[in-house]
Amino acid sequence: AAKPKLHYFRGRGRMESVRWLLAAAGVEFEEEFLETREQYEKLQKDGRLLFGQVPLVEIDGMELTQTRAILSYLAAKYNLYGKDLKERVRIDMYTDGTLDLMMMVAVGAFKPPAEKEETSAKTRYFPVFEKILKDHGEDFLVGNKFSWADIQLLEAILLVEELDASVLSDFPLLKAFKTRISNIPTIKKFLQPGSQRKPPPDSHYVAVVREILQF
Ligand SMILES: CCCCC[C@H]1O[C@@H](O)C[C@@H]1SC[C@H](NC(=O)CC[C@H](N)C(=O)O)C(=O)NCC(=O)O
Repeated sequence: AAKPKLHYFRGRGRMESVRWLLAAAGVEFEEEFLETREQYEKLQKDGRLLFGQVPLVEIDGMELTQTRAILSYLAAKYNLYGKDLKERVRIDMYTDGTLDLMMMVAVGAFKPPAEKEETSAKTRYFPVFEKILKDHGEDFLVGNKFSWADIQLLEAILLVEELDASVLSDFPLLKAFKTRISNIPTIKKFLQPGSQRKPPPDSHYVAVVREILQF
């Protein structure tokens, strides 16, 4: 079968969680990088962007947009979505939380340095996941099986640590979780240099996105 094809800027943004999920599932994927306004306008003109927006993922003969819809489809497809409805809704709750946190941090690259985004990680999000790990008492967040929720929490931890390396100092269970999940072979490989993981946003990335989206 054809490899999934991801259409987005050459950066993290909203597509990075899709790259993480595919990599963790051991699925190879191709990328088409939007570098110019013309490329973006062509996707729009060709009617490939439902709401005129990227991320766009070509998979299984479909053209998917809307990040959460894409992630949800991939989690179900690669059996990373729990064993039943009750586990799936917990995974949805947890991943909505980590996605909110990551979007806050990511948009920070496009705003003047105002309130420290990592504060909400320390005060709102990470205490919740520390408690989940404590109460659940398993290696993984949901059931006792690796899921989309684990992948995305690790992505969020590493993202916030780029802003504040000591952010886990008050969260021993999250520290152990980070080590455990980082050592899963497919994730370990994705964390090595040369993988399709994208670097933190820099001024060039911000300038290209602004140029393409004209904002
Ligand atoms: C997360 C921040 C990283 C970089 C900036 C991105 O965040 C957004 O502010 C812009 C980009 S992402 C690009 C942006 N895409 C979205 O906002 C998608 C939102 C959608 N709900 C999703 O989840 O996929 C875009 O195509 N905009 C064109 C325009 O709406 O006409």
